[in-house]
Amino acid sequence: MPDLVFTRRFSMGHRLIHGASESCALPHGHNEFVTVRLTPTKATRLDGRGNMPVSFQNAKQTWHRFVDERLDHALQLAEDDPLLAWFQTHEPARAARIVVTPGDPTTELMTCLLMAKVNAFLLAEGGVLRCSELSIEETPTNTVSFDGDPADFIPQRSTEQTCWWNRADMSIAD
Ligand SMILES: Nc1nc2c(c(=O)[nH]1)N=C([C@H](O)[C@H](O)COP(=O)(O)OP(=O)(O)OP(=O)(O)O)CN2
Repeated sequence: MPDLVFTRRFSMGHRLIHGASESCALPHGHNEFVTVRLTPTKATRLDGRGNMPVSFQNAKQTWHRFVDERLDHALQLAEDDPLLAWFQTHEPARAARIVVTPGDPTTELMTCLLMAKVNAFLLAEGGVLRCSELSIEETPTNTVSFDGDPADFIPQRSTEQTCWWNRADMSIAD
C-alpha cells in the first residue's frame, strides 16, 4: 500500500550538556526539517473512487499543528539542565515553551520522541496510519533517521506510558 511522506520545517534551540559534544554545550539553534513516513495499518485495495485511505490534510493536520505551535522556536533542554530551573524560577511563562527531554536533546533522541508523539496522534485519530519512519535533518550535512519502535530506544522512565511523547496532546514536557 502506498505510504504518505510529509516534511515540515521548524527552528529550534538546544544544548547538549552531558559531554557527548562539547561544541554543542552552549545554547545554539538550527533550522530543521522533520519528515514522517505514514504507512496504512491495513493493506486495502484502493476503492476506484476516492482512492485514498486518508486525505493528506487529515493525515498531517494534527502533526503539523504540533510542529508549528509547539516545536517551532522552542528550546529543547535535558530534564536535569540547570537552565530549565532558571526559566521555571525567573520566566515561568517561557519555561512552558521548553521541550524537556530525558537526557540531552540529541537528534537521535528527538527522532524517537517525535515518532512516539506522531504515533500517539495517529492512534487517537483511529489508527488508520502509523508512522513507520521519521527523520530529522538537523543541519544540511547531518540527518538522523529512525524506523524502529521508539519504546525500545527512549531512556527508561517509571512513568513512561504517561510521558509527554506518548500522549496524544500538544504537551512538550511533563
Ligand atoms: N550524534 C550526535 N552528535 C551531535 C549532535 C547530535 O544530535 N547527535 N548534535 C550536535 C550539535 O547539535 C551541532 O550543532 C551539530 O553538529 P555539527 O556536526 O557541528 O554540524 P555541522 O552541520 O556544522 O557539521 P559540518 O560537518 O561542519 O557540516 C553535535 N553532535
